[in-house]
Amino acid sequence: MARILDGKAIAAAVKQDLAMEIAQLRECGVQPKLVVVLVGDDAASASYVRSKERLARELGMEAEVIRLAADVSEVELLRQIELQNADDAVDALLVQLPLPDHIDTDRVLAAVDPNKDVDGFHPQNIGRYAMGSPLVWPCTTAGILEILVRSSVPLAGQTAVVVGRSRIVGWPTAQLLLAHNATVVQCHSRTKDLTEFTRQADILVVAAGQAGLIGVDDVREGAVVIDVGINRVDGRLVGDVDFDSVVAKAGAITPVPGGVGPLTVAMLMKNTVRLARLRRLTKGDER
Ligand SMILES: Nc1nc2c(c(=O)[nH]1)N[C@@H](CN(C=O)c1ccc(C(=O)N[C@@H](CCC(=O)O)C(=O)O)cc1)CN2
Repeated sequence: MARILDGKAIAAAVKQDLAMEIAQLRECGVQPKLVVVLVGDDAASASYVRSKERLARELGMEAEVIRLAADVSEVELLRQIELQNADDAVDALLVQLPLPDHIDTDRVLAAVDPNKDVDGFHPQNIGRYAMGSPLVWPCTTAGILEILVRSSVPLAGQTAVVVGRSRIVGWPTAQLLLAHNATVVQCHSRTKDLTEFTRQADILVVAAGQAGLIGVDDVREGAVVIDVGINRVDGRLVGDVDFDSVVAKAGAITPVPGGVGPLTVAMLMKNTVRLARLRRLTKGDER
């Protein structure tokens, strides 16, 4: 039976460390500030943004949410981003995804000041993944690393298979695992015979957005399985991995809910603190 990697407990430990770090920063006169831009009224996005605002405040940071109507023009959205870029009090800025179809997501993400890009989605940051040293790794990717490291899962020399190549999770996670010396295979919706690859994985990260994509026959005995999927099936939240069967064969597995998800918000706070430190204390010397 697999060890259950408890994301809630790991996120709680991250938050505890951060609360101390933020208290120390405040003693030096630095109170990190996070700004989140939310466009439209998607219920899930609104709920994630509320968690971000609540946790930032709980940890002693400043947080502001800019709420824009679903039909806001791209020009107005870009103007709002420019205002935050220019505001010296703002350390960290993100635009909640997905955006409505009439807005060019790439243009919007490229408009965020790369030094305030707390999601790590700006092209300049993405370019830095290739060197293994972005200012910050995207929050979910950083959360996956936190789970692996805090659970003492070795990475160097391990075969890691990532299913999915999204900007938010799949692609940066493959880059991060490579930067930690894993042997990385990236699979996606056009991969032929997915099982042939997933069965080789010592570490299997699944971020495809397809409930039940990975079953017991797709997993090697003893593998570490990280399920990033969040799918609603018959009113229930499930991942991309068939947890009930895979738990009996894997060595370790993250549940959904309660696995990677809670780390996404915790790591956003960690990224915010890092950007605040870089901007205010090192004057960017570390960049
Ligand atoms: N700008 C961004 N947009 C989006 C990101 C992101 O990192 N930056 N990630 C996701 C949404 N997301 C945070 O924004 C997020 C997703 C899931 C969770 C989470 O805690 N999930 C829980 C279940 C919660 C539920 O009941 O729905 C879990 O898995 O246990 C937090 C944040 C897309 N957009």
